[in-house]
Amino acid sequence: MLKLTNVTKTYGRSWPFSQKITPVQEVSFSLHAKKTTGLVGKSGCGKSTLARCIAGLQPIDSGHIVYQDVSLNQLSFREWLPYRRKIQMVFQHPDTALNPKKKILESLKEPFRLHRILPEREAVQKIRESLAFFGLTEDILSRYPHQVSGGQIQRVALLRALSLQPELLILDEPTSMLDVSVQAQMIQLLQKIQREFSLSMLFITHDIHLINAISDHLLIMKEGRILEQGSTQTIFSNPVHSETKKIAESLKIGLF
Ligand SMILES: Nc1ncnc2c1ncn2[C@@H]1O[C@H](COP(=O)(O)OP(=O)(O)OP(=O)(O)O)[C@@H](O)[C@H]1O
Repeated sequence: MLKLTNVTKTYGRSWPFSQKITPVQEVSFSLHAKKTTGLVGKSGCGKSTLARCIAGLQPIDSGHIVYQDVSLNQLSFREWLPYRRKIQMVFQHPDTALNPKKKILESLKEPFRLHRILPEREAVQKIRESLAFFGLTEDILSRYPHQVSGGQIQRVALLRALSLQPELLILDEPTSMLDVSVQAQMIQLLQKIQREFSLSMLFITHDIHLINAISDHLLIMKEGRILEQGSTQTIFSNPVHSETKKIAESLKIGLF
């Protein structure tokens, strides 16, 4: 469904810090339709940059990102719009997920308006009907983001992303800023989403136990490159690279 070929992304630093860094280097992989793929690697190895490039939030320097036979990186902003609906991303920081100046209902209505999915009254009805699935209640709709918890904001962010009925959901460490007890509830919600929504997920996390629990496939990233890829079971039972061996070992002894 999504195929990356030799994707490279460089950040240029302006004078006097003129060195460039290339957090994504010639990355190639395919995502499997309706499966969850975990993207694992040390902090700073380029996972979020890669995710933002796939979601169209950052341009790439070279290579191809092909989604359903369309080369996304060659599209204009306007041509990209339908793909923004199909490829949704939920970010790590709950405090940047929603506009702090808008009540939560307004933020939830926005995608319906932007993508002209439903008239306002029907959109609100749909939002109300969806709340329970995401473990939310009506009273949250009239609050501002600073009046609710980080866990609730991530639930709202998931509701908003899924209200667009995306085909690919990219989750960039959606649980890492949450308390451990809240993380467990979020994981249950993510597993429920896996069961109920027929979508593909690209899941970025440092939590190797979570990756093991919810990913069908794995991409192991190091210093901007994909070191190893394959089914989660194969990679953890037969790791090839030393980096992957360390991760597989930490899973056995409960570290990472
Ligand atoms: N907008 C930017 N401009 C310049 N450099 C950036 C930018 N965003 C990220 N970087 C750098 O690119 C490298 C990769 O960052 P990235 O956030 O993609 O890594 P990551 O694997 O997601 O890390 P983490 O797990 O800590 O979130 C880092 O060295 C980072 O400092």
